[in-house]
Amino acid sequence: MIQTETPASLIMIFGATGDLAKRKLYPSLYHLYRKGKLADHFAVIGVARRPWTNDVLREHVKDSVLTSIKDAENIDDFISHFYYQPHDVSDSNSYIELKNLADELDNKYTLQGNRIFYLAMAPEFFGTIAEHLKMDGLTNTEGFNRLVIEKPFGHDLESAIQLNNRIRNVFPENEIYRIDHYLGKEMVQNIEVIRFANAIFEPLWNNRFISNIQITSSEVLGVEERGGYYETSGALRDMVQNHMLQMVALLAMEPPIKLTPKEIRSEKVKVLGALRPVENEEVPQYFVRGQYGPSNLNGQEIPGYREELNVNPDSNTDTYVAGKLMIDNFRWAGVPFYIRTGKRMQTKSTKIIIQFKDVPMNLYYKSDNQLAPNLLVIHIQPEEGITLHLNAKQSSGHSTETTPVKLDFSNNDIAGLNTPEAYEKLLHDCLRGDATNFTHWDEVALSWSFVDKISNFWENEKAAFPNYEAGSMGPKEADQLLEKDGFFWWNVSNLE
Ligand SMILES: NC(=O)C1=CN([C@@H]2O[C@H](COP(=O)(O)OP(=O)(O)OC[C@H]3O[C@@H](n4cnc5c(N)ncnc54)[C@H](OP(=O)(O)O)[C@@H]3O)[C@@H](O)[C@H]2O)C=CC1
Ligand SMILES: O=C1O[C@H](COP(=O)(O)O)[C@@H](O)[C@H](O)[C@H]1O
Repeated sequence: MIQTETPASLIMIFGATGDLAKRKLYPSLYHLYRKGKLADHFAVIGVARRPWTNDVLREHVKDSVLTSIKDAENIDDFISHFYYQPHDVSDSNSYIELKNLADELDNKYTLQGNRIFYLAMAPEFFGTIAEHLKMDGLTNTEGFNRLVIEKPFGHDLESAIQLNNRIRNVFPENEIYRIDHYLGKEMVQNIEVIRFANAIFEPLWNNRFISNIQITSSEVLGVEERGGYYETSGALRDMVQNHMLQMVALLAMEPPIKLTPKEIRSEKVKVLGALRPVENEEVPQYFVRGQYGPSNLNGQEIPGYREELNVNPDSNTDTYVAGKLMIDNFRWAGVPFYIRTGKRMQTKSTKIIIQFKDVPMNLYYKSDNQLAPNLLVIHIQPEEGITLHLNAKQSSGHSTETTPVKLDFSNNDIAGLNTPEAYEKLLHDCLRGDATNFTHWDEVALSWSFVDKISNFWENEKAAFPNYEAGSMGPKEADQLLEKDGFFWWNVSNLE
């Protein structure tokens, strides 16, 4: 049952000394604490190998919070709820010590046996930890036991099934919270509201009125210190299998009969099941991959992907993917969904552009006055908002002269780079037992089976990498993907 008030709980973070915990989880927990959204009764146990003490963890948490929030009120009270337990994930004794500490904190803070196990560690440990939690009695409490799992959830469908089977032996599906932090972003959550709470959009939201949909998620940063992980992943597994397909599902799904996790997920699953599979030699018609090469940007030398730390100098890994997705159902037949994502691109931007079909007959057309298509732009990040591009009469011109105009809504008070807030929302949802914005196993499985066909084809072909310069918008083949359908990528840098 979804609770409106946050219940008392013990949160165990496996990987408490790691990057994700420091950059995202601690600031998010602090935000919840400051907004009064963490119950008075809460405790956090940080778990990792290094021999830290409670005090070392508390200072680490304080630093992490103060990095992003300068006026962190009551920070000392907040960190006093944190405890540290050195741990070896494959050793039962470690779990017994952890259980003793958990039971002690349960009594001290009256936590009613409610436990959240957040696995912020390398995915090869997920199965082992879940099994030990059960075997060594940590889940044996009166309250709820929820498992939060970070990405990647498997490397392909087969490994995802194996991982899922191991986890499902211990936790029922409704207690598994698979994180996709894009689902915690304000404007991603807004997709449903824009669609289903506005009478003007839903009647047009189909293949009769929409010509194509474009989703761009571009990053300026390269792989930084994550070369080791990224070499096994690439952009297709890192971004497309999860975040990009989740946005496609939200844009394309039918209205759910109720706004419950079950009904929403069931509609998303139908979209993922209707994605036209891209088989072997069809892959180049539908997908383009890229890898950034070095460049000189404003006098600064930017290394190519193959020069990054822990990257094979002959790497075949994609740092960019563009694709054309077709959804074979009544609503979307014939409407391409174009997606693109990449590292070391020109701009950090996630935008969704819904391009409407032209009016049936253009009364206002003149050779020097071409009508612009109507666009609905959903700005996910860094700006947050919606813009509707229309045509209006040019002021002081003739009644046949048109000019593009924009209706804007900007949500900019809700933070700039919004990943901490995304984690904040998702942690809060998990505490309240609301799994709507987490991915169900059926979605994960369908996404992998779509993506596996593409990655299998690519793995057997040596790519002509590098094929785009750091700081550009990707390889030229990605432009051709749209040009052959008579479209072009809208420029996300100057599209307001
Ligand atoms: N960082 C990010 O921005 C993102 C990360 N993720 C995912 O989050 C997870 C964690 O990533 P990240 O924080 O970057 O990784 P890090 O490498 O920074 O941290 C890994 C953590 O695991 C601990 N650890 C490693 N081996 C063991 C072990 N045998 N027993 C106990 N603890 C161990 C490490 O602690 P110690 O060394 O002290 O043992 C450390 O706390 C991964 O699944 C990643 O894919 C997902 C999205 C974004
Ligand atoms: O999951 C991931 O997402 C980030 C991009 O997230 P954003 O919120 O900044 O858009 C990406 O950099 C990372 O490689 C990937 O693992």
